[in-house]
Amino acid sequence: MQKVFNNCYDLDRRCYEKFGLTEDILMEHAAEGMARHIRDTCGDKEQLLIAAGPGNNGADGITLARLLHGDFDVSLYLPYGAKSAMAKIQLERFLQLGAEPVQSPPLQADIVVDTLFGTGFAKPLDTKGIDLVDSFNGMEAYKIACDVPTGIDPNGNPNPIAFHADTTITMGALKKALFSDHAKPYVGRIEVVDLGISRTHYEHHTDAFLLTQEDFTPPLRTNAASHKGTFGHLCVIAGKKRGAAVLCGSAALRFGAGLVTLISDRNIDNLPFSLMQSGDLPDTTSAIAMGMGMGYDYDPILIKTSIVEDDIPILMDADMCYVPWIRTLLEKCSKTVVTPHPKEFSVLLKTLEIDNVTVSEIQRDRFGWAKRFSEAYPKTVLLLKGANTLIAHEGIIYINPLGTPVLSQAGSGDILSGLIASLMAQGYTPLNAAINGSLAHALSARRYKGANFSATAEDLIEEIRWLVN
Ligand SMILES: NC(=O)C1=CN([C@@H]2O[C@H](COP(=O)(O)OP(=O)(O)OC[C@H]3O[C@@H](n4cnc5c(N)ncnc54)[C@H](OP(=O)(O)O)[C@@H]3O)[C@@H](O)[C@H]2O)[C@@H](O)CC1
Ligand SMILES: Nc1ncnc2c1ncn2[C@@H]1O[C@H](COP(=O)(O)OP(=O)(O)O)[C@@H](O)[C@H]1O
Repeated sequence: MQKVFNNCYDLDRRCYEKFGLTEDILMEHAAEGMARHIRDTCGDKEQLLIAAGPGNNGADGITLARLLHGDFDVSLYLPYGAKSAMAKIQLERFLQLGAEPVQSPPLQADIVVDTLFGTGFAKPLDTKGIDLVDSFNGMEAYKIACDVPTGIDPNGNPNPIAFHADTTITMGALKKALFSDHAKPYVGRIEVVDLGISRTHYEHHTDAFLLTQEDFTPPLRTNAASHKGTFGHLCVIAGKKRGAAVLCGSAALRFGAGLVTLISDRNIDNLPFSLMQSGDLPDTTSAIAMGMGMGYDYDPILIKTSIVEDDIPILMDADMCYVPWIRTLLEKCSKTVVTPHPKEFSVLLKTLEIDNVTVSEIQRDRFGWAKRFSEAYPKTVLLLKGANTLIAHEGIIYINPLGTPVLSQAGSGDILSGLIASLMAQGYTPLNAAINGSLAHALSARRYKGANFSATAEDLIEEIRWLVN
């Protein structure tokens, strides 16, 4: 898990005050980090275009130009001049090499480094900025963004145009803006550069964490004297669209639940042999999944009562966001996970009378809305689906950036529900179940070997069998 921050201004200030470092030292390390990356990944003497803005993001770029001048064919372009104090100092140093910024950017380069605007990007790009970013995006070059790609605002929302980086080298620590859904197509690979002290010292407390593959702890069986009951009994409520419950149950079995039963008031034909069915909740139920394909008018009154009385761990997805009685379950049960996609989340916020917001308002501030929900319902774990999935609990947000477009197909959400509910049935805490279920979901998509448009829900369930860490 890595820490993620709104921005690094406070952390920089702490460096000056607590560790006696200067802005100059931090900037030298920022540029040295980019130079190291370029020396390690690109050949000598390649044509390097550095577009530097007027502030300290631009100052990083001017510093980089000084570091690489002589080893690379460097064109430093300053479309807005150098305005911040550090940008002026760095430009003076660059000029001392006998070098000059170029008056216009070359039409082609091997490497383009975007140091136009970083965390200080505060107003819409002007025509000059739009044309420049557009021309950089059109170049066949290796593209590096310094700190944050130009055009991505502090909430991670792109201007009508933003720099498309292959790699974003970000300074000091990770920023939330890099992990919005809207920013995902622009940031490319993300690397963090230390600024004169290790991240352990640079980083302070935060409310957001990035999940990595190393955080994955699958339910490996270590008890040789186990039996099926050792690994829990998941019940999936099957409503109108029974296929959704079948996918959920199949994924849950594949991820280690000892028993999985579909609960339905009617007989379900052609169930896979490994899934059981029942009209009532068995006494051995250790977790429940409901909402996927359920329908909005389903009211399992008896089941609801048992869930509340026995405080059974429960995962709620999809149609559960539309039913008013979700509120009772969220308020009365102590182990709940809710897994909406943005449209369902907008409905859920309304159903729970938290707020009335559109999907696009949610997508523009996913961190803010996830945090608001988790503060209103501190017992519940929220998993907000998306290109970068957010998991929120007690105001802390965990980001899973590992999902891919392989997952963009019907049934993928049902599988996610099955994975999380399976772990809840096996005794994981709701938070650990959400984190590990979400990682398993993304990792199975990454393992899939076919073309990225071709995976079916069944293919993804097959991949789960290989998920050992
Ligand atoms: N502090 C340190 O020690 C370290 C700092 N570091 C680096 O500093 C970066 C932050 O620097 P920063 O705060 O100067 O902000 P930055 O991103 O350069 O933008 C501000 C400038 O852009 C301008 N401007 C903004 N939007 C605009 C637009 N649309 N169109 C036109 N102009 C626009 C704005 O103009 P103004 O609004 O003032 O008129 C101002 O001139 C950070 O991302 C990292 O790279 C690292 O080296 C680590 C150490
Ligand atoms: N481009 C993508 N990148 C990462 N994850 C994705 C992408 N597209 C879809 N997903 C994931 O796939 C799942 C889709 O869930 P959902 O929309 O509920 O599907 P369904 O209801 O059809 O099963 C979510 O977990 C979402 O995060």
